[in-house]
Amino acid sequence: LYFIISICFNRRVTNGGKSTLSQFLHQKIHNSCIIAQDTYFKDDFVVPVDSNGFKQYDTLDALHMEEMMKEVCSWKKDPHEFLRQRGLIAKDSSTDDELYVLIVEGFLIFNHRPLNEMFDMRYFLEIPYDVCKMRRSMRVYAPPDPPNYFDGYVWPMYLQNREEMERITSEIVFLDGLKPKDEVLAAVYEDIHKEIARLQGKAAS
Ligand SMILES: Nc1ncnc2c1ncn2[C@@H]1O[C@H](COP(=O)(O)OP(=O)(O)OP(=O)(O)O)[C@@H](O)[C@H]1O
Ligand SMILES: NC(=O)c1ccc[n+]([C@@H]2O[C@H](CO)[C@@H](O)[C@H]2O)c1
Repeated sequence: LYFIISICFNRRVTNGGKSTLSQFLHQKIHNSCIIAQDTYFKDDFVVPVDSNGFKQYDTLDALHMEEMMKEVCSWKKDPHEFLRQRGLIAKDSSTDDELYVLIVEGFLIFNHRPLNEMFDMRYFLEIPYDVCKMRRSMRVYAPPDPPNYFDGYVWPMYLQNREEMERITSEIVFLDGLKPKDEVLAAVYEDIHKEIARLQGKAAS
């Protein structure tokens, strides 16, 4: 018998701590794996430029969402096989009464309806404008952000995408990305651990 919970982390703007949190949970949770939205960006030459000359990277159109959906569906269909193919599970491990956890992380995962509908728990890491701008300025993307990209494109898109997300999604737990890392990680882990125990209790009865 399999019980499946998908957990996703979304922080619209970069550097809120999604990857940090996802890696931590993956290490702590048995039979878990991560699917990260950032690995589905389209090639730069197909991403269009807007009227201000900015590459439109912060929209679902810049991502291969069908491929990402395929991966999530393939995990859902047979999580044991999914983990086995990626070398994340011992060959002879039992498949009975196992609980598999998929961690989906990304900056636009709640805006894609079919994906959003698959999630059992939703977390959204928030950081304010100035902290986000500062953390983003220390990162180098491929291609790197051109001058004024954050104020002229990334932040306005964040506000727009966030508004859309709140229109289509409820049951999101908002997390304060300014809190000390250990505090955020521990709180989310405790929450998920409780849900896992509840599901395993159900399986036993
Ligand atoms: N709670 C926190 N407090 C302070 N710094 C943090 C916190 N969480 C993460 N960081 C730091 O912020 C930076 C970005 O974190 P991380 O890569 O996890 O963000 P992200 O949301 O996955 O960003 P991106 O989507 O751009 O990859 C890292 O240097 C990380 O160590
Ligand atoms: N190909 C990439 O990974 C890429 C290229 C250009 C910009 N980005 C930025 O990544 C963030 C999401 O993590 C978005 O804000 C993109 O602008 C990513």
